[in-house]
Amino acid sequence: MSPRAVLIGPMGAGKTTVGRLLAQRWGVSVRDTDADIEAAEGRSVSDIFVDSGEPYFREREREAVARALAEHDGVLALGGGAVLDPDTRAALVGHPVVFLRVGLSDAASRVGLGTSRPLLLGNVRGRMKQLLDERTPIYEAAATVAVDTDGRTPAEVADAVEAALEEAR
Ligand SMILES: Nc1ncnc2c1ncn2[C@@H]1O[C@H](COP(=O)(O)OP(=O)(O)OP(=O)(O)O)[C@@H](O)[C@H]1O
Ligand SMILES: O=C(O)C1=C[C@@H](O)[C@@H](O)[C@H](O)C1
Ligand SMILES: [Mg+2]
Repeated sequence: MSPRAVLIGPMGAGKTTVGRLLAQRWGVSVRDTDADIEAAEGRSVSDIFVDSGEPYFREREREAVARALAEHDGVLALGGGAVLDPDTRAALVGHPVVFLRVGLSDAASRVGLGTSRPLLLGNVRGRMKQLLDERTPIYEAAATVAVDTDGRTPAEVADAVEAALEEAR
């Protein structure tokens, strides 16, 4: 069993939003590893980071991704940092992995100033820029196809994902 598409990319790329849209179009279900971890732990990602630390979250995330890849045949949205884990990157090989690209300006305005993203606390633009610089090469390397999202609506991004996957087949 393999997901129809695995969405990766930074916070604010639209993985959850575009994942829902694609799943609707394809008549499949969507699964989100952040939501899986929150359900299993009975607390928010933010609370897990604060109370148990990021390394604990990353371990739960590695397990959640492995389980979802094995069990889910719909659309799978990963947490923004999931591909930092080498085991996760190895597990993604052979799956249709879509990198949703986003620039600093659109990413920062999409995530806003909310406190639900622990890695951005205190300085959204500064932290986001650092994460984009560090992680963009990792997303590119892990992806089968990459789709630009800047200035596009979620529906336009979903169109572009469908076209890119079709072309890669
Ligand atoms: N293409 C887009 N254009 C404008 N707004 C968007 C777009 N995609 C997503 N958004 C909005 O940006 C916010 C973040 O989107 P979303 O939660 O889907 O991102 P994500 O990639 O899942 O982030 P995270 O890694 O934090 O879970 C949401 O409010 C969503 O409505
Ligand atoms: O980019 C990241 O490292 C994260 C993204 C979110 O999806 C959550 O998984 C968490 O806030 C960490
Ligand atoms: Mg999300």
